[in-house]
Amino acid sequence: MQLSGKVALVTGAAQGLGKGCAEAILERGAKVALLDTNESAGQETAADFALKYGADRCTFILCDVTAKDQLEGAFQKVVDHFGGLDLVVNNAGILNEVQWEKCIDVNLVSVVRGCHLGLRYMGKQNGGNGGLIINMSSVAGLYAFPSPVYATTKAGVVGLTRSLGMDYKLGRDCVRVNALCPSFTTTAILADPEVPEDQYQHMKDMLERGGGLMQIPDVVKGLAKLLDEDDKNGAVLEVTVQGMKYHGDESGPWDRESGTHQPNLCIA
Ligand SMILES: NC(=O)c1ccc[n+]([C@@H]2O[C@H](COP(=O)([O-])OP(=O)(O)OC[C@H]3O[C@@H](n4cnc5c(N)ncnc54)[C@H](O)[C@@H]3O)[C@@H](O)[C@H]2O)c1
Ligand SMILES: CCCCC[C@H](O)/C=C/C=C\C=C\C=C\[C@@H](O)[C@@H](O)CCCC(=O)O
Repeated sequence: MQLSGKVALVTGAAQGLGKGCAEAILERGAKVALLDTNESAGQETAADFALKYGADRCTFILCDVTAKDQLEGAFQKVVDHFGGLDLVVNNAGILNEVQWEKCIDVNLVSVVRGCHLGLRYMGKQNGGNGGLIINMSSVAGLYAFPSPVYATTKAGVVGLTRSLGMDYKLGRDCVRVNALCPSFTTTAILADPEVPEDQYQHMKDMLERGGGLMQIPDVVKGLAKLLDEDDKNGAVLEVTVQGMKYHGDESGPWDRESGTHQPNLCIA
């Protein structure tokens, strides 16, 4: 996707992977709205970006993605402020197996809502110009992971992405929907996960066996790949210290015999 002059909305963008993704999008010439509940970090990041990329290209919007009205209001503000919307990165997430309903709300329910809003504002059938949605899942959504509710939310995001990325939907909306699945990356989420001790110990072990931590720029390379590969729709990209690979290209039973898929009818 060519991003010069386009408009992006990134949730959970005050810090961590969301901030890294937002900066990569700015570097490619787009304007970016940063949504987050962390007002001080969000304002600081926006001020930083304004200095580097221009005050007219970045704005912070205080938004709890789990509050339906706030998320809807934030999408409307972005369109009012920048005059359109072309790219949504549904990134905000937490790991909390104690307050597990909250984990589902932030990581899955809000991503469903973010996708619906993205389609509402970018979908051609609604008067939009088409666009791209990138959902932040995790390797925990692809393989067994010691925190089951977190893993469920991330697997849910994979299923959501694949299904919204079906060709017949693209034909109508011209909005591609893809997911990024990183492994352990150095951000604040690792510092203090609200998980029982056995889960924590098991994660430490997995981290060691998996080859260690990635850094934010490693994951941003995955975002860049999804931005560059305009033919990808419903794609799920695993990003680990071992490299990147797409997941789940196998045909379902309905396509297995012919080995064919319906061609995309329209590329945004
Ligand atoms: N760091 C990793 O190892 C890793 C690996 C795979 C996937 N992820 C996913 O990447 C995403 C970003 O996480 P991160 O690692 O950058 O962690 P992080 O804690 O640094 O960043 C998460 C951001 O989301 C914001 N946020 C949390 N709840 C919110 C809400 N209700 N509304 C709006 N904003 C909210 C936080 O304030 C924070 O700025 C998450 O979805 C996470 O699950 C992280
Ligand atoms: C195999 C799947 C990895 C997916 C990562 C997942 O999306 C996010 C996980 C969030 C929190 C995990 C916390 C893990 C903590 C411990 O492993 C701890 O040892 C991390 C240490 C970090 C460090 O700086 O050394």
